[in-house]
Amino acid sequence: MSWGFQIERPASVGWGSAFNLEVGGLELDANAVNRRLPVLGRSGSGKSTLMYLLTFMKRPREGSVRWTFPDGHRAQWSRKGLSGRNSTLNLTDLRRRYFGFAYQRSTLSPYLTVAENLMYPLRIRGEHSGEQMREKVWEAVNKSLMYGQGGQTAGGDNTLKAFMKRFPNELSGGQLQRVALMQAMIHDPVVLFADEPTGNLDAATRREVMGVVEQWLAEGERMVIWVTHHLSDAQDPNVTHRVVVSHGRCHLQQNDGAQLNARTVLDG
Ligand SMILES: Nc1ncnc2c1ncn2[C@@H]1O[C@H](COP(=O)(O)OP(=O)(O)OP(=O)(O)O)[C@@H](O)[C@H]1O
Repeated sequence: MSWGFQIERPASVGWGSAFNLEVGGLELDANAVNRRLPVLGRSGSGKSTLMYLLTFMKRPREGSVRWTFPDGHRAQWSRKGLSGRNSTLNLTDLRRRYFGFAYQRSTLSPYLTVAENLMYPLRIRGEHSGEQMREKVWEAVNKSLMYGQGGQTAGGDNTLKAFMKRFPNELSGGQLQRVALMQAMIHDPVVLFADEPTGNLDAATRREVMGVVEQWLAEGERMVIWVTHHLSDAQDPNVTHRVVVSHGRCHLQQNDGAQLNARTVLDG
């Protein structure tokens, strides 16, 4: 494996007696899946639970998850938490540098402007001067708004500055999702995790939002793992594989270009 994650058998993750998901045998080489992995499954099948496991937020009941990154660093996560012996990174490094998160309930604070929300992950890292942070935020807003807008900022704004001063409740659904993704990517993680990043958006806006991710993927050795209920995400020509969570198990399936049918795909 060049880089990616591995879960050996047997392994499982769950919520008390209420839910159990078998994850053993799920293995993924980032380059072999073209660095894009959609996760599909019916509501309540365990997609978010799988994401919590892969991001080391929720410990497995048994077994372990091992990440290897393109720079050679690695990290292993099991029932006891992070294995110091098998990890060259600590949890803070992983969460602040290697992983980026854009979750279903937006990670944007309603009390901060667009610019302040984007600045936040950079402040936490504490590695950039005020000037560098402002530059990165400016660049991020530029990218997230200009994509697909034919050079015009979205929503009729005539300046980026005005947009940066808006609060999340003053954004359209598509703008909100783009800013949330930019926030998750601004510190340049290796793996971006997104839970329904294009939730209730129409097809054109969905393409624009995912365009922000595509731009980011093109810039280096990165990977995106995202939960989606859009079968079209799994049929994208750039997507070679998908994970389907069903009946308490995870199935890695290949995208052979065939038209997908919700019943056969989601029910495994
Ligand atoms: N904090 C929790 N405590 C107890 N059970 C939970 C908790 N979170 C999720 N579950 C249960 O675990 C199962 C899987 O939930 P999960 O959120 O992973 O599903 P999902 O596929 O992401 O669903 P959706 O598409 O509706 O977001 C569900 O039965 C859910 O009720």
